[in-house]
Amino acid sequence: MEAKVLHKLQCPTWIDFEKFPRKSSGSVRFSRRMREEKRLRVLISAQMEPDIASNQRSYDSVKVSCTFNSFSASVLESGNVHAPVDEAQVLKNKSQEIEPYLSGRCIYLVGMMGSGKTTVGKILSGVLGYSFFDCDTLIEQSVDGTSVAEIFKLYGEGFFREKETEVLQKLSLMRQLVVSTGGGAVTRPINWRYMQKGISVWLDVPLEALAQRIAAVGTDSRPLLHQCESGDAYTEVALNRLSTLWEERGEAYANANARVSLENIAVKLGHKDVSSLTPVTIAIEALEQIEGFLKEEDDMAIAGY
Ligand SMILES: Nc1ncnc2c1ncn2[C@@H]1O[C@H](COP(=O)(O)OP(=O)(O)OP(=O)(O)O)[C@@H](O)[C@H]1O
Ligand SMILES: O=C(O)C1=C[C@@H](O)[C@@H](O)[C@H](O)C1
Repeated sequence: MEAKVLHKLQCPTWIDFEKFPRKSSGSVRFSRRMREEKRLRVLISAQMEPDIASNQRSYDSVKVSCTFNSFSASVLESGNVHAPVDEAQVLKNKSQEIEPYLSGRCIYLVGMMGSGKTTVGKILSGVLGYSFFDCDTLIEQSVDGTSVAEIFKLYGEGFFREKETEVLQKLSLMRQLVVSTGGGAVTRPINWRYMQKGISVWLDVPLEALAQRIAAVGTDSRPLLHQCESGDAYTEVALNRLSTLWEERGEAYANANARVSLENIAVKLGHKDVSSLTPVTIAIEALEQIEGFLKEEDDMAIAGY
C-alpha cells in the first residue's frame, strides 16, 4: 500500500526538479530592488502616458468586467482617459514582479472549506507558471481513487489525516507549486513543518459567505458538513457546522505567512460585501500579501534575524 501511495504521488504529474530556477545570488536585495524597479516604471509610464502611470487598483472611476474562468478583463474607457485598470494585466504584472523573489518556493493555500483555495490556486499557478496540486485529490489518488467522503466513511478521519500529512511531506520536497490544502490541514503541527518550506497563504473568508458557497454546491464532497439538511435551513446548518470548525481552527489558520482577508479587500475596494469579489481580485490580493511577506522576510534578513 505504502509503495503504491508513493508511486501515485510521483506520477504522472510529478515535477522535473531540474527545471526549477535557483535562488538569485544577485547582490541587490528584494526591497531595494523592488523599490528601484517601481520608481523606474513610474518614471517611464509617466513620460509615456500620465494616466497609466499607476498600476493601482482604484476601481471607482472605471468599470472592469472580469470573466470567472478565463480571467480575461475588459476595461471601458471614459472620454479620452485610458482606464488604468485591467485586472488580468494587474494580475500578470504583479506575478511577474514577485515570481523571481519566490525562488521557486511553493505556495500553500490554507483556509476553511469553500474558501476558494482551488479556484484562486489555479489562477495563481497559471500566472506564476507553477503547477497546481490539490491535496484532497492527491489523497484520493493515493487511496485508489476513493473519494474523500468514502475515505472518511471507510477508514475514519484519523486515516485521512495521516494521508494528508504524507501528501504534504511529499509536496514539501518539490518546488514551483501552488498547493490547495485541505481545510483541516492546519490542525496538525507536523503539517506546518512541511508547509514552512514554502509560503503559506490564508484565504480568510467570512463564515456567512462560506456557508452560502457551500450551500450552493452541496456537501457531498465535504464529509465534515454531511447531514446538513436541504432546503431553507441548509445554509444555516452549514453555517453552524462551519462556526464550530472555525472555533477549533481560527488560531491555526493565523499561523500562515500571509493573510488574504476578503473583508479587507471589500473595504479597500468599496464593495458592500465580499460576495462581489472575483477570484481574480482575490488572487491579486494574495500576490500583494505574498509580496508583503517577502519584503518583511528580506528586512529581517538585513537586520540579521
Ligand atoms: N470569489 C468567489 N466568489 C464566489 N464563489 C466562489 C469564489 N471563489 C470560489 N467560489 C466558489 O466556492 C466554491 C468553493 O470554492 P473552492 O473549491 O475553490 O474552495 P476550496 O477552498 O478549494 O474548498 P475545499 O477545501 O472544500 O475543497 C466553488 O463552488 C467555487 O466556485
Ligand atoms: O475542513 C476539513 O477538515 C476538510 C476539508 C476538505 O478539504 C477535506 O480535506 C476534508 O473534507 C476535511
